[in-house]
Amino acid sequence: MSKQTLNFQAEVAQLLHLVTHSLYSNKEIFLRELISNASDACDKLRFEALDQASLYEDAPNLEVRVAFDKDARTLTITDNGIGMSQAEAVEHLGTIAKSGTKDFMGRLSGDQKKDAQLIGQFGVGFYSGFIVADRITVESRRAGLPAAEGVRWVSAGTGDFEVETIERAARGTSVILHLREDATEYLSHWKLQQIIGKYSDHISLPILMQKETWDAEKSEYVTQDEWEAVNSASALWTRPKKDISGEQYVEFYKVISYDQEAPLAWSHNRVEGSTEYTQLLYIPAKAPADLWNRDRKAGIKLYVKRVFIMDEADALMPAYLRWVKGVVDSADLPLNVSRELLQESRDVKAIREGNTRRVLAMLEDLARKDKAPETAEGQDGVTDVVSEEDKAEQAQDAGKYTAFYAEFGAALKEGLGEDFANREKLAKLLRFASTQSDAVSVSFADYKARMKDGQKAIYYITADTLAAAKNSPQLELFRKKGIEVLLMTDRVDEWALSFLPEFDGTPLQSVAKGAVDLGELQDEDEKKAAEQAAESFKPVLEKLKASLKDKAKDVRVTTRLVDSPACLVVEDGDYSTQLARLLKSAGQKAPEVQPILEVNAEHPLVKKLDGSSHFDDLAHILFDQALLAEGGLPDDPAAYVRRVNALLA
Ligand SMILES: Nc1ncnc2c1ncn2[C@@H]1O[C@H](COP(=O)(O)OP(=O)(O)OP(=O)(O)O)[C@@H](O)[C@H]1O
Repeated sequence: MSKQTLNFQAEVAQLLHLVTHSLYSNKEIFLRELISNASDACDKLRFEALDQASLYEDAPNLEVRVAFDKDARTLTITDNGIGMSQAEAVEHLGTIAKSGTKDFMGRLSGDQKKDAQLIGQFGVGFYSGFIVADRITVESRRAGLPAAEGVRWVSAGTGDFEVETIERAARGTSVILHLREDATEYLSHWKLQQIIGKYSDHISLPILMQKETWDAEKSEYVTQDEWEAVNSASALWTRPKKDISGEQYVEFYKVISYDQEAPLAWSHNRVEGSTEYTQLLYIPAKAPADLWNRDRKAGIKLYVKRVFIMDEADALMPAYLRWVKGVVDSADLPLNVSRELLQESRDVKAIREGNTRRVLAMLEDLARKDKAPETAEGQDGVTDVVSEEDKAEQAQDAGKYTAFYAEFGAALKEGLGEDFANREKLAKLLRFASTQSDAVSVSFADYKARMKDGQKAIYYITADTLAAAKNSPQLELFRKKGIEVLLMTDRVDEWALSFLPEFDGTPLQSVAKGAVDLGELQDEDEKKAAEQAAESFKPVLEKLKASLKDKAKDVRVTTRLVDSPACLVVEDGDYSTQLARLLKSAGQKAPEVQPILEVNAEHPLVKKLDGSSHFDDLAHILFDQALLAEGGLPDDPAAYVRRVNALLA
């Protein structure tokens, strides 16, 4: 191919402009990005060579070389990975093919600071070279192609680039940065080594630089011909824990997750036994924007004996833990394992279970340390023997579980329906608001410890908002009796709780389902009075049933109300009216559930019913108001307004 000039795809030009302008304050990341590309290219070669060993040609040792030339003002990153053909260079370096990057372009706000953060999350890759270079030359030859089919790609990072055929003996790619005037600092061995140590130490290939020695005569450092590795050149997860600093763990997390914030916790283990693997799992501090997309791929990278196999290995983590990030390196899986094969493998099942156990153990640990350690001695004058070290560790982790739960708690609940084997563990990790705490901090165990003598169930209510839950008429009797009720406002709550009939031997009971039976908590006189009221109220009930026959499955007298005239409940086992609403608004089919209207025979409005000339209107108003009180809307709002107005007039 003779020299050709081609235009960048419009989006590339836009991205380039952004990269060079927004990322200026953190210039040095360009080196991380280019070394990461070089390392990916080597991973790709290793992978393709599994079937075609000849691709290694005469250079089986994969490596990255970083060199600079002060006089020419160039910095060159060379790898002997897969390389690019001419067509690939045009495509990969001239267009943005990745849908993720396109998605990101759509989210740009124009606010430089915010956009810079976004870019950080997505990784800008190759184009970050233009932060420090006013011209980039890429020379490459794809593994397996003849030396005569090399390619040179040159661009100044504006509207276009040039490509031409070159002769290139070495397989792989050289990215040559022609540094800008203000990027002279990168023409220094010390500086480059420092950046590589910071961002790229975990890269599993050797990153080589030419040695420098002090020349006393010249009184300056001189570059030697000999190359030496400037990174540890072993994948982070393959090193012993004691050799890895907290900072290195955090840095590695940022690389694999594109998250700029440090993770909340991590766990690094070598698992031995019938299935052998290494796991390094991280709990992020913030939920990604697409957490609710259940098709979102898991954040686990799979390696087999240190060879990279695939990103997003979703078979290695259950869907409710799709937000966990990390690496699994298996010693047993075949190197040519495909996604389909993964789904069926017994080893993979063992790894998935091992990963799940590990994540839940991390969460249990965070939950245990969530409250800051108490310094005062206990009520009985006895102090726990806690070492200062333990206390310090606990203090460091205080509040992390609360922070975690605010981000990921709702996703965790999906596990109740999905992961039968860990249901009990999951139930212990759940937290709710309650009639005693607006903060989402009450565990089932906390609740049980506060249960009244004679209380037989853990009571809860589901609603759209905390305010709706707190003010729900169904709670009135519980309030009066001082019985705590858990307030659940996550969309998944009702669905998830349907998989949890009890906690630690105590049944869970929705206060909006079934009849209230407070058992021993209700005194006998009250019960008797209610029965009598129901008896004398019977004729009115019959009339109410007739009026509301199209709306209510049944009408009955209740003891659960104190201040309100009526409320709606459903039968045990039926979908609540709230869940039915949710499903409907999500466009899903919900079974038509007719609620039961419960009325408070002591309420003046209800007493007024008997003998009223507006009986039918009052009956419908009672029903519609009960629906409104729990956040629903009357089927026919106009009819409701007409009825109320008729009574007001
Ligand atoms: N050193 C290299 N060797 C071979 N191909 C490369 C090299 N550098 C870049 N490429 C090709 O160019 C493409 C674009 O690179 P770029 O860094 O912009 O994005 P990416 O690596 O796909 O994504 P990201 O860097 O965001 O993870 C790569 O996907 C790869 O195909």
